[in-house]
Amino acid sequence: MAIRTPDMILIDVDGTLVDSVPDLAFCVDEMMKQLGREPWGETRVRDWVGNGVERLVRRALIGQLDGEPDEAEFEKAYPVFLDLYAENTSKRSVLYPGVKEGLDYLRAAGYPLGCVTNKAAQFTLPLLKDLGIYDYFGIVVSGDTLEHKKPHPAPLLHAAEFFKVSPERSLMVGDSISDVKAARAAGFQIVCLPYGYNHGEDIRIAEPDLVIETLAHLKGELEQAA
Ligand SMILES: O=C(O)COP(=O)(O)O
Ligand SMILES: [Mg+2]
Repeated sequence: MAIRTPDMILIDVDGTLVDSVPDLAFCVDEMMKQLGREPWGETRVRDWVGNGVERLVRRALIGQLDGEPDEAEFEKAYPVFLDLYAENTSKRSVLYPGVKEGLDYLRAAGYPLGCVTNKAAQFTLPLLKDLGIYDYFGIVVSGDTLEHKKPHPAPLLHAAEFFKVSPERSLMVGDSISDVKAARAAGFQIVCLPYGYNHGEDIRIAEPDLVIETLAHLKGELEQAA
């Protein structure tokens, strides 16, 4: 399936631009150890990423995606995680193959670019800066910038308003069901990368408009777009 030429493109962070799970898993496991509990390891933690760090900590405490931990345990654990992640935001995180090339193409082709993530701003900005991609984006909407985060459409609509581009002329690029739902609710087109974090499920199940192998593959699709 093809896409229509957009006037603006928003890109997700975790699982799309950045493989951030090595740092997130390190911090979850250190937190678990400090609480006197067993670490989970990267494979388990990978399926819990995508709804912000608070949700990640809650999931780690109960060892599953859905449900709530004991509130007192969460109150103890959360600040431990925040301190750890502040120290380990980008130590082990890397850009996925094709990201730099894709961003260079999109910038050179003149697309206004924004970043929309569920990661809290205190981590998003240092991560983007440390990995050398902060300057590509005209706006960064983090998980705590607005009242709502993805899958709510508000962060996408906020960025569209910032760029003065209508949602129908806008494209979201992401890796998870939250990106697809937010894009659909906002009236954006949605392209997904298959290598990211979608709670262990193939993103094709969510039926995005298009799945591309790497961000660099967006070039060919945009050049063919109507
Ligand atoms: O869950 C997070 O912290 C961020 O996830 P996202 O960048 O894929 O929105
Ligand atoms: Mg993501």
